[in-house]
Amino acid sequence: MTIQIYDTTLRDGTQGEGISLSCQDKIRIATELDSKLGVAYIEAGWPGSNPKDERFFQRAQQELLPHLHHAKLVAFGATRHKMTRCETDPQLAALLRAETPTVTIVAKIWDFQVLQVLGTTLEENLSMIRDTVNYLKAADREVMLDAEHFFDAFRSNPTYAMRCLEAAVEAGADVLVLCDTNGAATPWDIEQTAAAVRLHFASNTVRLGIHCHNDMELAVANSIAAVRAGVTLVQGCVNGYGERTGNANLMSLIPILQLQLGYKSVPSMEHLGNLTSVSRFVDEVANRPHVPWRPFVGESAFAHKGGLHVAAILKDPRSYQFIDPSMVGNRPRVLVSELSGRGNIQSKLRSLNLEIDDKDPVWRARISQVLERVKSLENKGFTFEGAEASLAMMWRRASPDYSAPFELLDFSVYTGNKRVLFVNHEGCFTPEDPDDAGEEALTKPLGQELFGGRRDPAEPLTGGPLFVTPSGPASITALSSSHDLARDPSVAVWRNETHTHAVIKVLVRDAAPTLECAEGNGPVDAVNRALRRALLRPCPQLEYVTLEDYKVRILDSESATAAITRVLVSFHDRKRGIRFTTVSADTNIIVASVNALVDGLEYALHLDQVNSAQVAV
Ligand SMILES: CC(=O)SCCNC(=O)CCNC(=O)[C@H](O)C(C)(C)COP(=O)(O)OP(=O)(O)OC[C@H]1O[C@@H](n2cnc3c(N)ncnc32)[C@H](O)[C@@H]1OP(=O)(O)O
Ligand SMILES: CC(C)C(=O)C(=O)O
Repeated sequence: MTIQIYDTTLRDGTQGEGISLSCQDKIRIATELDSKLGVAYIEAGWPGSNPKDERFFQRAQQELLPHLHHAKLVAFGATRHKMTRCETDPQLAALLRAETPTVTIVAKIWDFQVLQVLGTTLEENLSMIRDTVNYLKAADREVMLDAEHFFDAFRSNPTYAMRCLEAAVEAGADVLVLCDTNGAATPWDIEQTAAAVRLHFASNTVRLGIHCHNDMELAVANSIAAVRAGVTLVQGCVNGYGERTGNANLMSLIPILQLQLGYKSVPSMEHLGNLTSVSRFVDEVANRPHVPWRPFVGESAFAHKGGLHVAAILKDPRSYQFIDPSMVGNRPRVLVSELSGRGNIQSKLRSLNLEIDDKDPVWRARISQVLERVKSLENKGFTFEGAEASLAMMWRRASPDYSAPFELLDFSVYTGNKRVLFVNHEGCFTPEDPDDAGEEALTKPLGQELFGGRRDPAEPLTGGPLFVTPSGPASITALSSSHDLARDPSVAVWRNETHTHAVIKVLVRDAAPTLECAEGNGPVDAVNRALRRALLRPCPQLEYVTLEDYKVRILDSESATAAITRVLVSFHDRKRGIRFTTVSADTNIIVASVNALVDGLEYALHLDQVNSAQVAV
């Protein structure tokens, strides 16, 4: 049996906080929903609401409608305004101008809302429903009635709630959508009430739909309960976007219906296999962060961490996976941490394309050794979950035949602060006291920075550290005698400048240890530059390896400055097109950073020895 999927990401989804889609975004998402997922309906906006939605439906005539293979495009609106006629209602005019095959109108059903919010009589509301459905049917549209607050309405006044639905059916509505607008119903309420409605209209061809909100985190369960009661159309949004806490998440509903309950929710298994990519595509277009723990489509949905779990899935994935992740386009992952067993290490190293022979006692001992080290380092603040490159290096270094491509024997970092006087026209600076400017400058040769740097004397001086200039002592004397340089910002300002340099001693392969130094905009940058100076000639491939992210976390905040700092460094190997992360932890943030940096560079060099095309990091 088919359950029609009605996607309202582009309408109710955009009522979610922080979600705003351009006209082009909507066209891209609608195209994806149709071609990749094959949903039955795409509700794309409220043309009477704003110029963007009106323009979208105009553009859709050429850019979308002719290319839709599975979905019908839907324009959304409301019943006519109270005490008016449909023919003069600008909202309804806009709905028809949208020229979609299907229109959906929201109607008030809850007696209290009709009286308090709409501010009209119960009879006038029935006329509004009847007139509007009639009007849209006369214009040859498929008409769906969104029965707002239906479950609260049915609890409050079941007779009136049913009369609203009857008015719509009498006027020719094709689908009645029962809405749990406030998200206050439980699956039991929903199933019972939907079953009562189904029974009431048993002799009619009208179809029933469901629209649930997630205020009690029950939107998916409630939608399924409605399906159990005979509803054949389910509304929802990609990734559960929507007003307040969102709508029923189609990324869960579609596979539950298809894989667990035996309904047909998408046209083919190939469409189901696009679920994960559609979810991520929509997050990307909507500029929302990916939520890893989303069922079915999240990065963590099939991530296995506990040692017992991993040992079991290595024997048979069904032991801790309720479906095959590839059915929804996702993949299983194994995480390494202090909760690991030998299976985690083995499986992760294999995914990193490292050779493992788990039958050989020597290799088995090495796996145990790495496992113990992981546990001991996690106890000291490391986390290996996201830092596969550090794990790989631990494994490589544990091998008796491993020889490191380089070794950082020693490093020192100096960070200082100097006071510099900046002028905004040709002039000169003094290190400490403006009154000394003339004397200091006079003792320096032309072109030399007063604090030791060099500069072309012909270059105009427009700010920056002071240099002895061709106009030389005369102007210096003039400036220093006529201005209080330190206090007159129109001429000069004092600034504190931080400067950092690193000196390293490094052993590269069989060569003798060398000293290298570099300046950087911070200690880690300076060590990184010095290391690259030493390594680039013997290992030119490092030119393509760049630092991409640097995350620092203080682990024991109560110890203040003596706390352990965990550092995660992410690298991008542009030549291989892969990214990888390393980890370290220490009470000294620079030591932790340098260790993570060394792991990363060494890992990049190690990739030469394995088939990096298969390295999944
Ligand atoms: C449950 C849902 O999610 S329904 C969809 C909600 N989505 C949105 O509201 C987004 C788009 N909305 C909008 O752009 C605007 O609210 C508009 C254009 C629809 C209306 O804007 P305005 O004319 O300024 O009215 P405003 O939003 O302040 O008030 C709503 C009006 O609609 C009336 N109304 C509310 N529901 C209905 C209905 N189902 N049928 C007819 N009229 C209705 C209200 O009574 C009120 O009219 P009143 O002020 O004469 O009493
Ligand atoms: C208009 C309807 C479908 C709605 O968004 C709701 O009731 O929450």
